[in-house]
Amino acid sequence: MAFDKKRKHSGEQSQAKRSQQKAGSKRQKTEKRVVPVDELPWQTVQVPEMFDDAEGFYGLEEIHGVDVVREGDVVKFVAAVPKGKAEKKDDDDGEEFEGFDDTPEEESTPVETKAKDRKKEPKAKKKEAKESKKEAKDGKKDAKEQKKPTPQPTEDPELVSNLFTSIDALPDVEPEEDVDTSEWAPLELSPDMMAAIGNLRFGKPTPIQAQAIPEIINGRDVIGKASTGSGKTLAFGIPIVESWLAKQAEEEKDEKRRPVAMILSPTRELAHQISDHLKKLCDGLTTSPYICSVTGGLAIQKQLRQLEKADIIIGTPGRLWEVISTENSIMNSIRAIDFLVVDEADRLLKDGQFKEAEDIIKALDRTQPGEEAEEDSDSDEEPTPKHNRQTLVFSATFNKALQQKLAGKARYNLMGEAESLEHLLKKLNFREKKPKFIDTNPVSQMAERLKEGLIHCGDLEKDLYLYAVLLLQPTRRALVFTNAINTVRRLTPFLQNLNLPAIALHSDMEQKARLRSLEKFKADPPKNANTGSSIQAPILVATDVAARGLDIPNVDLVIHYHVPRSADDYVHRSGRTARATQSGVSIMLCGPKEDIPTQRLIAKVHASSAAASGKSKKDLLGVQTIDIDRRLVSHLKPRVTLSKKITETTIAKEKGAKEDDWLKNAAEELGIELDEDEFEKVGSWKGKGSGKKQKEREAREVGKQEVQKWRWELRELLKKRVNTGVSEKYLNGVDVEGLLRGVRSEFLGQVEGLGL
Ligand SMILES: Nc1ncnc2c1ncn2[C@@H]1O[C@H](COP(=O)(O)OP(=O)(O)OP(=O)(O)O)[C@@H](O)[C@H]1O
Repeated sequence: MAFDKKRKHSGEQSQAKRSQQKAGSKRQKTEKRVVPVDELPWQTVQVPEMFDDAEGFYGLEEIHGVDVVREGDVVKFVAAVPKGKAEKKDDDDGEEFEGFDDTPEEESTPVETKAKDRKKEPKAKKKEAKESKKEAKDGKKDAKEQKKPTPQPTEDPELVSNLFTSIDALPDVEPEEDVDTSEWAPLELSPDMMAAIGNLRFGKPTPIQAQAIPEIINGRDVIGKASTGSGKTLAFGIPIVESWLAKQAEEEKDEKRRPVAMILSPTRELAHQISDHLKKLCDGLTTSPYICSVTGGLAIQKQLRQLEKADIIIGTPGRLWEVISTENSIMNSIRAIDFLVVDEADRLLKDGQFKEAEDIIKALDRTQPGEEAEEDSDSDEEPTPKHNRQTLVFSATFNKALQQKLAGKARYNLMGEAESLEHLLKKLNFREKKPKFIDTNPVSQMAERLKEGLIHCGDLEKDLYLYAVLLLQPTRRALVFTNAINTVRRLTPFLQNLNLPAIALHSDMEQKARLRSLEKFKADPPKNANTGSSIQAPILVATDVAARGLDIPNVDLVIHYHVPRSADDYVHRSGRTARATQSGVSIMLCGPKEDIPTQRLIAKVHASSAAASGKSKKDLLGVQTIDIDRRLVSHLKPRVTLSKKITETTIAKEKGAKEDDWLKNAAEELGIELDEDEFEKVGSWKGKGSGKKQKEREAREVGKQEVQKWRWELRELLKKRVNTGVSEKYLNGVDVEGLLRGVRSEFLGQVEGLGL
């Protein structure tokens, strides 16, 4: 049996993996031997920063090419080791294991072996890295030690080759050519920053970066609007890190450490992502700031310790307020920040979260004993902000009236409106009376390489059309948005029953489960062993908790199962695809009742592009109606009907079991004994009323055997290929772009129901 597993560990990026890449193509004769488990060269799997804190989950290591041999109750690991080395015995005779290889022996060529003490070196380094990480985790290490470690001397390639001969399994890694960053030159960034940007391989700044970075470096308060996926994070991230670098150069060595920036994010996932993004940028610096994220769902004590040494703080307002308001010393050091960033500001300003954001800002600006208040008590005017920080506000969407006002085109007074400029300036306490407004997409809010489509279907046909679109696009990583948590709970097993790898994400899930879902969705899909192509890309079924800011690589398709509640939600949801230089497709499933809100929504999103091109709003540029052949869709109906029945029955049974438990517990607490008949009566009383309740009750009464029969029938159906009928093509061969090319140009075509 081949052994290919992952285990927990607490180490840094594996020395082993890097060593493997450096070892080139040197090969060695090997033989298979039993190897103690701790001496196998485990390789660290890089997990994102967001897992750092997850209760005892420190990381993963993996190993390949090891056989597991079971002898009675004893399990042994057999790996290929260099020939001629004595086998390490169970009682440890002192002989060191020197490596393993999964390359066929006949391909191996001899290589010189090196002295034993040198062979131990990588292991020692790995241990050192683990210890250092652990200390950092405990918060015991001085923050300065969090900076980049001094580069270690490079490993002896021959030694590495001995230890990790499995390099033969890897393709030779060509050193990447340096990327030309000359287009960044006008921004006049420091050489260190230019190196970091080169390390990210970003050849040129995006428009929002090109415009916002110089303004921020020049000390301006900035309100930045740019389409989704256009690099807004680095538009504020680069100047912040630049400012930290400049401070490092000036600061006295023993000066007390204090944070330079605080970044507020509306969701936990986005906060972790911003933190990861900035850390990646700082990977290319010779010395890095300590970046810490403070979000709910993770231990407060630990976050307090991290805050003490933080240079850049990123957090959700609720948790940030909870943590900083309890600790005076932290609050005092945060008061001196140079930058306050509000990411996805329109959402933060609208949501209930603004209460905490406001508390934070008020606390930042509170006059300290000994400080003089600057305002003139006789004056009716707003007090001049006392602070010296810059305020940076970014989003892809801002209230239309606010945009007009910011652009100096407002035709009416906005005073009093919640989204007005006055309101924004007041709440965020900008330093400047008129912050610099940068709008890189005044015409279209949508990403440049995004194609938008619309599928009309009956209200009860959405599951069928969703399945059809996903089947037509097996290799596209898809994100399905719904307006309700219950729909996520239903659609996920519905798709899984149809053999599609659906993953759920909603705000009612525990934080750890939310992070796990995102990681699963980001993972590479399995490949077909024969063709090497991906079998079926993962599908994330989510509420709007995933709509803002998330930068998940290679999302090709966004499906709006429910029409979004607002035009802004549509923009942000659709913006999870076609990010940076990539292209993507966004498709809305629209039932008859949603026709009017959909028309309004599209008119709102595309009004400015229609106006700019001289066409009427009715032309609704950009969104095309997709006609999926109804005969094709009807071939899928039996599968969908079965999967729906299975899913709904299972959910109803689970729900029923919970309600029964609740009823029994309530009766027990009241001291009432319910016999089976009474219990049934109460149970059936619960079921009366709405048609939905009645259906649920019927579903609960379906026998286990019946459900098993449906499952069997569905399995049989899924084994068969589905013929598209008209074109005689099989489903796998069709793509949405093709569908979009062949669509009718008019908006909102009529489609008759299939009677599902
Ligand atoms: N100059 C650049 N060149 C190429 N890619 C870039 C550049 N700057 C950023 N990116 C990449 O673009 C992607 C989107 O960036 P980011 O998440 O900052 O977008 P955003 O504008 O904040 O999007 P949203 O509005 O959805 O939050 C990221 O993967 C990022 O690494």
